[in-house]
Amino acid sequence: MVPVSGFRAHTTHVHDNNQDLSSVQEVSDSFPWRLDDFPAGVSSSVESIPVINLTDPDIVNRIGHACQTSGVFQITGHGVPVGLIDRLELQGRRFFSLPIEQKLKAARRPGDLSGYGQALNLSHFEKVMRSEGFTMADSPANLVCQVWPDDYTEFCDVMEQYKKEMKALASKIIWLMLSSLGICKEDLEWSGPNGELDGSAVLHLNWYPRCPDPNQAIGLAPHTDSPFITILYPSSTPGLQVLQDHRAQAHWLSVDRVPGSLVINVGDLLHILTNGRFRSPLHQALVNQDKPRFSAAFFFGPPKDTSIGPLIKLTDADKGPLYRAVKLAEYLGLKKKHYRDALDLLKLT
Ligand SMILES: C=C1C[C@]23C[C@@]1(O)CC[C@H]2[C@@]12CCC[C@@](C)(C(=O)O1)[C@H]2[C@@H]3C(=O)O
Ligand SMILES: O=C(O)CCC(=O)C(=O)O
Ligand SMILES: [Fe+2]
Repeated sequence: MVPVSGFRAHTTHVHDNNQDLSSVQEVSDSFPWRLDDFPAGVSSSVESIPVINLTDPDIVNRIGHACQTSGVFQITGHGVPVGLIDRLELQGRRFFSLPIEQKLKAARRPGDLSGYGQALNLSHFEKVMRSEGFTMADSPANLVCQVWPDDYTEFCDVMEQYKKEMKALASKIIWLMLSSLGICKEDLEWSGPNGELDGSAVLHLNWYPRCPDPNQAIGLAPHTDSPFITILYPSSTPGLQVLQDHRAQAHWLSVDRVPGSLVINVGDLLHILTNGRFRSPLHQALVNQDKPRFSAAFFFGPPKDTSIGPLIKLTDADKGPLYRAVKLAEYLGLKKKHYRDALDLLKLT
């Protein structure tokens, strides 16, 4: 794994989980992130994240290649209505633009997955990152009715509809990915008779307040995502970078978004399922000087009681299973505690 200096997985450091980041006018020494660990972000026509149209006749090979090289690609032709994505962004912005006292009415409670606050694992670091998040594992109704007692149904309807679209898209993409490795429905004993993947689905909205000195701050620190795949709506404001290390020199590559596209990321559990064939890429989100940024990440993983280990078909005498099996909740716990070392802890020697 490529070392990222400046990142220390602390045992536990509790900081004010809900400070009002939008009111911070200057970057103080609370934000000493070093952004010089790798050459600065590159964004060129020579090297870019692949853009794959879901109607491409060569879709399986193209997706398979992207998963085995960088672990990230953008999709077009996905069929998610533009109007629904616009409503998602509108409702997200509506929520994050509220005063902090209002947002805290939907605060994540200790031990809960859902609610408003900082990204969960990031409380491991000594320093605060410049982002806020709203996680929804179930219907957000109980949380947002505290925020807008008379006016929360549109928010909930949009989130539920978007999640429904995302679940269908995630199943489709996972099957395209797996079929590139010759995996079929019979190989996944936990899929339904028609290959339905009734997995865990979490919608997580991100908000990156504008930052007077973006070079000294980070929105979301470098991380891999844990579940099978993430479908990210990055919005039209730039910020997402992916670490490219398949060439000799590792560097951050900015994702230049193609209008209408969604970004797909391989997560750690899919890396385990495919016995290391698919890569779960390290990525980060930068902040902007002049405007806040919104993004929405849909995380799709296995059903909560299913243990995920390398598929038998992908192990052989030469390459036995690289990891032990793990359930999503256990893995999220390991990630929370050990952050970037979580995957290594499951390695079989
Ligand atoms: C399903 C999930 C993945 C996630 C933890 C969560 O329960 C909901 C938030 C997700 C997120 C988003 C920001 C980065 C990340 C590492 C974090 O701290 O919270 C991911 C988690 C993950 O993929 O492990
Ligand atoms: O905001 C982004 O572009 C990235 C978000 C992300 O990586 C996440 O939510 O896990
Ligand atoms: Fe992520």
